Amino acid sequence: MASMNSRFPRRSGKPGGGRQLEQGLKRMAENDAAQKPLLTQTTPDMVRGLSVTELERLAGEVRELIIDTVSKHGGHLAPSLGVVELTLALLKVYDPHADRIVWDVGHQAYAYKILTGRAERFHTLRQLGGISGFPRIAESPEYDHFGVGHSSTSISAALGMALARDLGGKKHNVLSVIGDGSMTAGLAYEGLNQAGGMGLDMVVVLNDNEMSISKNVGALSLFLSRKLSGPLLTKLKREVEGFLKSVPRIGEDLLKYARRSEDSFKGLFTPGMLFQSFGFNYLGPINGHDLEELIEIFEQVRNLKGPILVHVLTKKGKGYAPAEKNPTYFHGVGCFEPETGQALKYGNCSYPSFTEVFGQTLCELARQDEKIIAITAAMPEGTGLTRFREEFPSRFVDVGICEQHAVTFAAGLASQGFRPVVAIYSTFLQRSYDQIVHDVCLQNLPVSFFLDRGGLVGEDGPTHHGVFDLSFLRHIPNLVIMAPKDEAELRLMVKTALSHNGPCAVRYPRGVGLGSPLSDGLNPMPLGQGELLREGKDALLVAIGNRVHPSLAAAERLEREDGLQVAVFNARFVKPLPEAQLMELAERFKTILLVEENVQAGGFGSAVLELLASKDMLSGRTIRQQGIPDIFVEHGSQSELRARLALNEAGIARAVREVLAPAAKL
Ligand SMILES: Cc1ncc(C[n+]2csc(CCOP(=O)(O)OP(=O)(O)O)c2C)c(N)n1
Ligand SMILES: CC(=O)[C@@H](O)[C@H](O)COP(=O)(O)O
Ligand SMILES: [Mg+2]
Repeated sequence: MASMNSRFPRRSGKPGGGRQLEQGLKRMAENDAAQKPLLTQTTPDMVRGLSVTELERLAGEVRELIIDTVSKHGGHLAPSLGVVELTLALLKVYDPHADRIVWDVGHQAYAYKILTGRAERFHTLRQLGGISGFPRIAESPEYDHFGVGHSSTSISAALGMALARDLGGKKHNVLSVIGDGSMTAGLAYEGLNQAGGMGLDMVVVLNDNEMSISKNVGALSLFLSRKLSGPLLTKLKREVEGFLKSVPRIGEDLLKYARRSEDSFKGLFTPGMLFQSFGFNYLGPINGHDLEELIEIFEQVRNLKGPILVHVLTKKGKGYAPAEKNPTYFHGVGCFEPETGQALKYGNCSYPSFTEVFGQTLCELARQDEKIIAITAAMPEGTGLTRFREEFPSRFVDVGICEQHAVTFAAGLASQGFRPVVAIYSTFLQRSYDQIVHDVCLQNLPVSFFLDRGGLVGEDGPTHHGVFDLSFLRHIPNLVIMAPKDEAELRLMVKTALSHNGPCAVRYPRGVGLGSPLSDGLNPMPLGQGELLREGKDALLVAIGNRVHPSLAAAERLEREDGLQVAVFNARFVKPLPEAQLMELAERFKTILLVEENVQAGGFGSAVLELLASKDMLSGRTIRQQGIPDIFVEHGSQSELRARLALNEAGIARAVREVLAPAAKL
């Protein structure tokens, strides 16, 4: 430990020595306090009372807690590490109890959670019954002012809050904190446009780390600060110079003049220009890791009127070397060794994921058909398209977080004879409903949708479970809908979708496959044909997608434990339904369970019930839907959630027993 003397400031004979001494004593007092961790009290009031030096120390402690927790349970590490100083500065200047801070996506809000009274529970992050990975009003009505998970909602929500404030005669501040990736979505501009037009007092904090999950895309990303001195500006300059030179006689003079005014030329092309044209006052770019600068700017901003955009530059993964080095991997990460960042693998499962099998199969098909174009909305890694991107760069398009645009863009390609593939998470496709109806299906265009993360996704929770897709797609005319029971069937469905001359959707779950052997050849499946996997006489399980194998396991368990003979049918198609097969089976069984990992309302089971009702085959039978009831399912591991919802082997077996029990008593 340093000696007391060494902690005193040097006395100087110059004027100002007294001030230096004062500062030195202050620093010393802070150093004494430095022995005690600051994170023991975690209210925003405490943060407001800290000096910049203490806040810097607190930033370190918050980072440690985030890294430690995420390393054990997984989560959004790099986004959260990048905004620790920004969060501290906001909490230092604003009062999150009275003021409204709306986080976009919310995957970066871990520091905010920790510093708004949730440090003690932070170790339960994303676990069943624990705190959510995203802001949620129900979790903290005091500090989480808006629930999030999907991107680009924060400006619109903040604008609504600003109007509510004014109508209610209140005075608090309203802020949206939005990333550069989230600024690629049209919704963000709808909000900006309205906000600039209305002119209400609100602040948009643009957290610019040049990254979406992967490198950010699109013209806007070029516009943001760091790129301006780079390729875009150079290109613009070259073009303008070329033009000036070509002007006869006075061209050279004009060029000299333009060179002299280079600074103002550069000033024309700033991000400020863009946001100012939306009616915002622009401040920035600001170093998002310099607490002093951040606090100073936000203190000024707090006193300004009208819509203001503060442009903050941050580093994704800041403060943790492995995440700084590989922010894409550490965007949303599983368990890892905190010392090295090495992924921790549990069990010996080395089966490829559904995502990988999809990506690999698509590449195989794309080698034979150059009309195949792969489209992702900012998720090349998550949807398994990285290999495709490498192999077919000119046929791969990342449109940014623009799910609606992705679908209409695909429709345009399809209308010109291409075979676009839209690979997208089920939950994010919710945004594209009208485009699927109006642009794709109404025109019967051959767009293939590959819906990854169909069903329960686990720890991301209700914003991310893909449990509505079968319901919001099933009623759209012309659309073929399939769900594979395993990865081998997925391969065939990829081929089927790309062989069908119309719109198709294939939905499959998050996670590893079952190890089912993958065929070498690829043949399309006949549409509307399922398969009877197991015969029986006591009951029939009709299952779709990833609930087929658990249904089979349940049937085997029922035979083992209860001596029951339960048949299992894999429907494969939600649309067209395997009608003839279903009718034939329904004739033979009085007890039928319809099993799916989708909401019961309007889903696969509903479709079978509609079919049976239309054929007057409901009476005299007991038919139950085994799916997700009318609730939003919380976060937790997939296996915990399936157990709770009776969608695993044990739950399905129990459901069969419950249906059969009254009959057995008669
Ligand atoms: C509508 C929607 N599409 C896709 C996603 C998946 N997603 C979550 S965060 C993210 C990147 C966001 O980038 P940015 O806003 O810059 O935040 P950063 O992670 O860089 O902090 C994406 C694509 C989402 N949450 N919502
Ligand atoms: C915040 C967000 O929307 C994504 O980062 C999402 O959490 C990724 O989910 P996966 O982990 O299933 O790819
Ligand atoms: Mg970003």
